[in-house]
Order: sequence, then C-alpha cells, then structure tokens
Amino acid sequence: MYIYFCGSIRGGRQDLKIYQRIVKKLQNYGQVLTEHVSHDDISEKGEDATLGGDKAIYERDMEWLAQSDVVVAEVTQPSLGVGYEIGQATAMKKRILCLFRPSSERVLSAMIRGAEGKLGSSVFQVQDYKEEDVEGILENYFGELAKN
Ligand SMILES: O=c1[nH]c(=O)n([C@H]2C[C@H](O)[C@@H](COP(=O)(O)O)O2)cc1CO
Repeated sequence: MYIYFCGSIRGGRQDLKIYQRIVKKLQNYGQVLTEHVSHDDISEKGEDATLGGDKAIYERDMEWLAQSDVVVAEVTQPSLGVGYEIGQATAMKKRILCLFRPSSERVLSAMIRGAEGKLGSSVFQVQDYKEEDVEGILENYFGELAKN
C-alpha cells in the first residue's frame, strides 16, 4: 500500500516530533511516499536539495499523491500546502484521514472539518486525538481499511 503523509513544512515545523511518530507507525502499513516531511533536516524553508526547486517539488508530490492508496494528514499546524494536498486528494477521490489535536486550542478550518463524510467516492475522515493516542488511532484506521 502506498501512503501519502501530509504535514506542515513552510507553515511551521512545530509539530515535527508528532509527524515522526505518525510516519514511523504508518511504515507498518505500507510505503510512506512523503517520508521526508518527518525529517529533522528539513526546516520551515522547505527542501532545498531539489535541483528543479519548487516546481520539481510540486510535480513530484502530485505524482505521489496520484499514486497513493490513502492520504493521512496531520492538520493541527495550519499549512497552505497541506490544505492544497487534501483538496487535490479529494478531487482524485482518495481515501483521506485528517488528524487534529484540540489541545492546540486552534479551531480547525471549516474547509477540512466540514468536508467530513463521503464526497463523491472519496472517503474523508477527520479524527480529533491526543498525542499519546496516535498509534492506537492509526491501528484502528488501518485495521478497518484492511477489512474493506
Ligand atoms: O519543501 C517542500 N516539500 C514538500 O514535499 N512539501 C509538501 C509536503 C507537505 O505535506 C506540504 C507542506 O506544505 P507547506 O510547506 O505549505 O507547509 O507540502 C512542501 C514543501 C515546501 O512548501
């Protein structure tokens, strides 16, 4: 199974440690195409190693998104890129799990919270969680997925 993980980069790297926990757990279920989102060496300036710059990042990520079987997005730290990826994934009719931590005291965008449910044939889920529960939530989600 190919998994596309979305997490904030230029939107701010405050939640990097939780992205690392999520990606580590996701690797039990398939290949995480966007593992780099959880790398310590990517700052909020973004990847700079790519010769083609932002255009190459965009094209690579859109190909990975098209290739993915499931999209998992940590949406607590607001990010234009993550919002864009979720919108594109919805248009591509992907299965999407958005993870949000209410303990942040942020209020999740209505464009994410309000999209929950079945949109076309994309299955869009929003899950509120506490950091310590994240592995269990992913176990349940992928357990259910395996049954379908
Ligand atoms: O360098 C990058 N590499 C990259 O893969 N992305 C993708 C993956 C992330 O899920 C998302 C983050 O968007 P943003 O940088 O706007 O927070 O965009 C985004 C950037 C920088 O915008």
